[in-house]
Amino acid sequence: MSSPHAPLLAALKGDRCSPPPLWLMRQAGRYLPEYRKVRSGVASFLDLCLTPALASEVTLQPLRRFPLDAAIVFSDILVVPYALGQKVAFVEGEGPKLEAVKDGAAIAKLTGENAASRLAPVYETVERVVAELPASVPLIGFCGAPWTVATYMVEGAGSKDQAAPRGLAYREPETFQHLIDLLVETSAAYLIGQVEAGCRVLQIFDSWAGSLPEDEFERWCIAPTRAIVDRVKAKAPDIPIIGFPRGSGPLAERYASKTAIDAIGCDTSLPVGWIRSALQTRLPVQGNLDPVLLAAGGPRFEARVNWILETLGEGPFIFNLGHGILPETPIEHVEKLVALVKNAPA
Ligand SMILES: Cc1c2[nH]c(c1CCC(=O)O)Cc1[nH]c(c(CCC(=O)O)c1C)Cc1[nH]c(c(CCC(=O)O)c1C)Cc1[nH]c(c(C)c1CCC(=O)O)C2
Repeated sequence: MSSPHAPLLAALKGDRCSPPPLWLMRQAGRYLPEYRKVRSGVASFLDLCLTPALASEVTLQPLRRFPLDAAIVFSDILVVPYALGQKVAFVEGEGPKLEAVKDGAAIAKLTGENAASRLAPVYETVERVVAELPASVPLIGFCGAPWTVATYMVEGAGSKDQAAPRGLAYREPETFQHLIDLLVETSAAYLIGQVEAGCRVLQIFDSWAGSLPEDEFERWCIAPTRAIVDRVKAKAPDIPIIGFPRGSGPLAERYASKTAIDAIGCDTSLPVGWIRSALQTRLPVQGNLDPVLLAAGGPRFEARVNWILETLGEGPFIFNLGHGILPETPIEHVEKLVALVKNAPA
């Protein structure tokens, strides 16, 4: 169902678009006063994700302010552990807290049998959003990559170095494999569900891909991502999938060639010249403005936006941040970014 008038879909097919399509990771959220208003009316962040009337409203909020080229479903990567029966809570000022699964016994208690019904509200959100969006603005569905989701499940929270999941993977690879396999199956079904509800693009967030050495990266990032891509492509061959292996450095090249993703999200640490020569020559690229620089604004911000546009604008390119937008980002800086990208010289 691709529309020739949707710049994001054109770029994902490999077209050079001038100006390039633009959307922002975490574009719905706390930097918007209208988001904070909706958020203050619900008891928990998970309730917000699982209440379609509210989740669809906050998905659309950034689109009402800025002429972005995509919407992204308002949800979280941790709805999947919730769907598997793990206790998940978001504590104000502290981030996610989960009842950690530290061993094989705890992992064996997880089950996908209620996943479809627990995730059904997200599909309803998708239906509601798609009904409101013009054909030029595709809705992006997403999930966390198994490795990244497993880090939160095993650690029970966010962590600096992912030591608990890495340790479990080294000591008990078969136990850890069991968790990853469950996440592959559930996440693939979840992505397919989002496509069936109306999403036209998918993104797989592997936020902690950078904490693994190369052999572990092959096993816990590349292989499970490839397994998800294969499952989704078997059902929805025309839906482009963006992979985002944050922090993977030069391993991003191997990720791009082995996972069968259609486009790669590039984090802030990747040099733009390298993105162009090593990645953009083989697939469309997305990124990679530093979200801290967007929050800071000023001449260095503008110079960097232009540098990215000049370096990557010649090939298939989607302008985005290198990681999620920060809550302290002034709205005027986002407006400035939109103006710079939309008025980029052809
Ligand atoms: C690792 C990860 C998570 N969630 C996500 C990732 C991968 C991308 C990344 O690395 O940032 C992805 C995510 N989380 C959220 C979205 C919504 C769609 C969007 O606008 O991009 C998406 C795509 C909403 C959210 N997810 C969360 C919020 C803030 C909660 C609130 O409003 O109280 C939002 C808007 C909470 C969350 N959720 C997560 C953490 C670590 C936190 C706490 C930190 C924080 O507060 O920013 C897990």
